[in-house]
Amino acid sequence: PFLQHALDSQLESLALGQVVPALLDRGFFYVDHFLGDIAGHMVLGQVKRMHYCGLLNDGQLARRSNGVCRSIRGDQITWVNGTERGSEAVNFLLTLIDKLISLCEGQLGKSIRARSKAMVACYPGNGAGYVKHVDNPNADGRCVTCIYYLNKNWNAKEHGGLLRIFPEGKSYVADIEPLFDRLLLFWSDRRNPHEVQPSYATRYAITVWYFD
Ligand SMILES: O=C(O)CNC(=O)c1n[nH]c2ccccc2c1=O
Ligand SMILES: [Fe+2]
Repeated sequence: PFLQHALDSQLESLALGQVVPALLDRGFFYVDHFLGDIAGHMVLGQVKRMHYCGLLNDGQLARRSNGVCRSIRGDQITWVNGTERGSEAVNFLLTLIDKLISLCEGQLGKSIRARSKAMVACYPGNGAGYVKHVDNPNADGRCVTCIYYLNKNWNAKEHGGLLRIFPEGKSYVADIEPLFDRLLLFWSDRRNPHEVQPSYATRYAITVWYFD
């Protein structure tokens, strides 16, 4: 109970002290060392096993940016709810993110009542990325996107794969490296168009969407 209490109060100060102010002011927020090394590596191990077992089905067809229509496979994804065997660490991650969001909820000026399953995504490192888009352009109910990154020793100069957010109405863009044990949250609607730049190393992420 003591540890649980300490963990809860740490999450609470993260939620109220950092997540809420950033979401209300800039519309996005990220924190490093969210789970810590041990739990983070357990999640990475389970995601790698899903990949090696062929669970990440072939991603969408993407065209090269130079317009040549030689199609390359983009992100490879699978959906987990965390109760599957071999996704216990993913489930632990999801329970922490759920707690973090529920601690923010009252201050975000909206009720958050549900969450999607977790989308485990892998960009295979063949130069594929994800074109600029809005996750929820047409009010499908998704209000917050949460992405947990799993990439050790990621170096954007060499591996690309930056997440670039173009916050609506702002004069700057936000380049976010998909670093191991980094948790990113942002409003899913038109306030945050974003893209995944071409990735030249295997790039893992777990995404959940919260519904209002
Ligand atoms: O990985 C990132 O940093 C950002 N990733 C995205 O924005 C993103 N957004 N929407 C998707 C829908 C289906 C499959 C993959 C995706 C996807 O990676
Ligand atoms: Fe997206």
